[in-house]
Amino acid sequence: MSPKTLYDKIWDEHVVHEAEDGTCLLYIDRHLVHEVTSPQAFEGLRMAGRTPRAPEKTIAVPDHNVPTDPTRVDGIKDEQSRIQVEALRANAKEFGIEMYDVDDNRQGIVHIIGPEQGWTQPGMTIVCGDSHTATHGAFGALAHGIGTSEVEHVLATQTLIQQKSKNMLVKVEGTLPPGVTAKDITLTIIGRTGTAGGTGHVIEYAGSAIRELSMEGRMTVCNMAIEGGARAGLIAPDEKTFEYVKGRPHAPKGAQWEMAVEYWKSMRSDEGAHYDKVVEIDASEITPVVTWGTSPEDVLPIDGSVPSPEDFQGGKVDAARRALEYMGLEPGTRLSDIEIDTVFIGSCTNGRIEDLREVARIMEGKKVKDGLRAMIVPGSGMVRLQAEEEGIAQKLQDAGFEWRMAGCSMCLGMNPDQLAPGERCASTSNRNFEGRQGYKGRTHLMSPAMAAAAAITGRLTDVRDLA
Ligand SMILES: CC(C)[C@H](C(=O)O)[C@@H](O)C(=O)O
Ligand code: SF4
Repeated sequence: MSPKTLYDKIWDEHVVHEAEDGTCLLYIDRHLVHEVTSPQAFEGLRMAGRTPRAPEKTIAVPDHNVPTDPTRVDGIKDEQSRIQVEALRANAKEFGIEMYDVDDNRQGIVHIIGPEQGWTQPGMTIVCGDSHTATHGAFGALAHGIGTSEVEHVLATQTLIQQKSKNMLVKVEGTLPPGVTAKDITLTIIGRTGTAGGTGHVIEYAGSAIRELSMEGRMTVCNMAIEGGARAGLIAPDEKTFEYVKGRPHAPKGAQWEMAVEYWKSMRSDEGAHYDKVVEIDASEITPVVTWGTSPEDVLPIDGSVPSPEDFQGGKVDAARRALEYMGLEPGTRLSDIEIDTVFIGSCTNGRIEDLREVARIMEGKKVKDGLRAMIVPGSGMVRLQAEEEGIAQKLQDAGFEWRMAGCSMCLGMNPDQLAPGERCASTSNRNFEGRQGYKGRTHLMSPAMAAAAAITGRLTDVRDLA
């Protein structure tokens, strides 16, 4: 038998039927639904007189539109949000799907709650009507976003019609320098490969720097596989993965646990497996980075300067010109001289407990600069609780941060947390598109440590320069 990649193995384990042209019907182990991409899917199901094939394999959670204002538990005041959350609630009830509602501590960003509840496990196929489903790939699962009609298909049949992608390997070997985090790895990869570098591929992240990352760091890396153009990103499971899953509410128990771990151990690429594309990165050369433009590939080390359109070639020249205009930046300006108005710490990229601990560590004995708006939005109610128990929440509030309820929040302008036109934000999220965080808002992507450093100085700042 020829050697297989991890992706090949998960794929082969899930093929229910293969058509002559290679199109496959794939079994889906886990399905997550949120309020934005599920209403039409449920409506389609209803119209067709169908019911979910396996409702126990789906979890529903509102995250995108929910306000993060602590008073929301008394009833959502924002009309639009209320309608969408109520629709999800009604659909979950009608079709027998478990839902983590806004007054439930398990509520949070869909890609944060899956791993947190042990719902996400190695070797599984996991889908959600949301592009950042790739996050779950950190557990060695094949996880990707699907469209609304596919959400309906999965609800009705627990399968998905799929064409297989190609295999891509991104290998990050070596030791990360101090102050460099998982976010810097993933942004650096996209800076190198571009937003189309992974098109048509599933990326497997490997190498000693990836293995060294915590599970949360691995989730940050896989989360942005999608910004690198890939269908999904994944990392082979190891002891760290098993340890993370163990004991969580949906994790296998007793004898089932032993059997599961045995199986999970086989979920790794074979020696000599073929990759259609290979990218190698030396971890020791990665530095803290920020984005300067309106595409996640517009990445530069923080000690650099705003580029000039002439530094680029082809279509990117005009794109860069437009990005600089939108971002209100002059070529040659030092990145560390760029002043910001807002700091957003949260999202499915960096809204987990380790991210908050890191921010708290950097803020030790420091304050958010006067006049800045700085908010921390835990990725889930569980993260929020944990941070409160550890005393981090209080410390962060004392340092000047707003402490919010869980949700997507300012990662995208679909809820009341938005930038005002022209405002500039140091953000730990994953997309810096025009208007992403609010109409005419300007986004600089970076790690939680770098966002904390920016909160202290009021400008983009190299976290390594802080005393
Ligand atoms: C709203 C949703 C469909 C969207 C996605 O698929 O990614 C959102 O989560 C995002 O991050 O832009
Ligand atoms: S936190 Fe942002 S990227 Fe993640 S699912 Fe929500 S909107 Fe999408």
